[in-house]
Amino acid sequence: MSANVNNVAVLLTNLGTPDAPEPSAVRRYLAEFLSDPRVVEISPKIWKPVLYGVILRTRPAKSARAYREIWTDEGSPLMAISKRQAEALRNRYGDALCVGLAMRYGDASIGYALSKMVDHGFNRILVAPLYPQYCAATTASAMDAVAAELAAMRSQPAIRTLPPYFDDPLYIDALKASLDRQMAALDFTPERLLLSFHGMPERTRTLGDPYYEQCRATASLLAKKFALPIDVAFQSRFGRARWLQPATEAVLASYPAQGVKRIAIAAPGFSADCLETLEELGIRGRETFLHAGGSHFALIDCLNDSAEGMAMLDALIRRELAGWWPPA
Ligand SMILES: C=CC1=C(C)c2cc3[nH]c(cc4nc(cc5[nH]c(cc1n2)c(C)c5CCC(=O)O)C(CCC(=O)O)=C4C)c(C)c3C=C
Ligand SMILES: [Fe+2]
Ligand SMILES: [Fe+2]
Repeated sequence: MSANVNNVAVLLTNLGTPDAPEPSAVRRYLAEFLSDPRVVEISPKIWKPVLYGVILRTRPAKSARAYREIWTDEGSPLMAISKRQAEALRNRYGDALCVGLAMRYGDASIGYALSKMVDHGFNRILVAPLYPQYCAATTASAMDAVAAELAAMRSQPAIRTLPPYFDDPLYIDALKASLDRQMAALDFTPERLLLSFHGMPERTRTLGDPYYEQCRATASLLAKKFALPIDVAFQSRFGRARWLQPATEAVLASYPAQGVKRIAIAAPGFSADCLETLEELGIRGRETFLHAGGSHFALIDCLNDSAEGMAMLDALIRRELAGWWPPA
């Protein structure tokens, strides 16, 4: 890493993932993730005993088994794909623009990456949380980590942030192109496209988080571009509270009885395939649908480091860097 002529850098961020598919590594990761007050909005006095006394005793072993199902030679898919995304941008920009990658939880922390950039002389930094839809549990949490690092600096860099891009034509068109390409390659014709977004507690929406409306807006904009009927559902429920409805699992289980036997499912809220897409949808979701009487099920890849996905990220970054980069 060495500062370019304008001292401009881009820091891609995503959620983070365990460093091994083992209960001890998953426990470390979950302890950090689930201690974030942006993720679990329950008073620490009540939550900490539940987290340490119940959840961190049982969930790591179960989640580690799920991670093992999807682990690759390059490690966790989320980390491997995120690294490929950063590398693809580096290949585009060469020495002209520095691209870093950081994770909110686990290895490669946001604070460390930011402090290294500043140490190397970068003083204009675009932070790009790769969440198309804003959610306080993800986007705001990433920015909290940025703010915490800045709070410890005497000489701070100028910071820009990538706004949510849920309705951006660049994103909608990239999704459309990726869906068209992948659906054309299937050996069956889906009767329905299910868009599954990560859920969050319903209460968070009532309190003003715009996530639900942004997911719905993405789906409506996409639906206008397809003749195929599109449904929306929310996955990955955690805890006992009511989460956004309808639940992906329930929708999958209900399709065959409605005569919908051939489906494609996509997860446009995830920039990179991960446990929630590959295991929850691709393995468990598939089983749910087929056991209910479905005949054909296809999981569509996330944008990942596809040509469509990288062209979109490049265009978003260039737009947000206007006036900073490229140098006049
Ligand atoms: C894409 C947006 C995401 C939102 C919104 C989100 C909210 C949210 N998540 C949890 C709890 C868990 N999520 C877990 C995994 C996970 N979540 C996202 C993204 C969003 N989460 C991703 C990309 C991943 C996958 C990470 C990977 O390693 O591949 C997990 C951990 C896995 C498990 O044990 O099931 C938990 C727990 C809450 C509570 C929440 C909203 C408040
Ligand atoms: Fe999550
Ligand atoms: Fe999950």
